[in-house]
Amino acid sequence: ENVQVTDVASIEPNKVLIVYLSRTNNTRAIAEIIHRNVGGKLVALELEKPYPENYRATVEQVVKENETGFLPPLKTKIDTIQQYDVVFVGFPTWGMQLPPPMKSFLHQYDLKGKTVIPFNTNGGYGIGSTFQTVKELCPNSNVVEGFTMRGGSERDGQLLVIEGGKAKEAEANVVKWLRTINVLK
Ligand SMILES: Cc1cc2nc3c(=O)[nH]c(=O)nc-3n(C[C@H](O)[C@H](O)[C@H](O)COP(=O)(O)O)c2cc1C
Repeated sequence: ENVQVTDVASIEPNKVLIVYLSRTNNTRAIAEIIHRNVGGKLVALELEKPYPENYRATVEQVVKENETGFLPPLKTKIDTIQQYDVVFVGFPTWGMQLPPPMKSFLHQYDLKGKTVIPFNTNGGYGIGSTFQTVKELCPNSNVVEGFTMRGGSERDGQLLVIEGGKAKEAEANVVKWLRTINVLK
């Protein structure tokens, strides 16, 4: 199984898209590190109808959406997905699954023939089924080995934690990973 980008020399920044979902900015911090090191277009996924501010209410809504397979409509539009060869997709773990908005994105856009590179932050319980679901929703893409690290834990009042020294440490780990998967030399 191919878990690398095929040809590091062929990655042009204008062919790279970095799409991420982030509620408390941890996944955004990783997206920005990737963007600084690789370039490309950085896009935050936004919903037509944002989730509640309340954490508990959001958890409950997500449980229901996962049960029914509801795909929340996206406000974010990517007008020319065809121009990208490499698509980074970033998301937190929600209910040990891929968050519904990222399911919406992967259903809505055909990433056939592209390299898809997942990255994740979580509250300490890991990636759950998120990376597997990315693979399932991108059956005709080269889905590369993803990056994950612990982010915040909104449940426990920990919002953005990937800042300061922790952001420096994260950057070192992200760069190491980007070399492993052949995105950086
Ligand atoms: C609705 C919801 C569900 C969550 N479910 C999980 C979970 O199942 N496992 C886990 O480790 N963290 C869970 N978390 C914590 C987030 O994954 C973690 O805080 C992450 O770093 C948030 O990323 P963000 O700052 O980019 O939003 C959940 C957070 C929210 C808001």
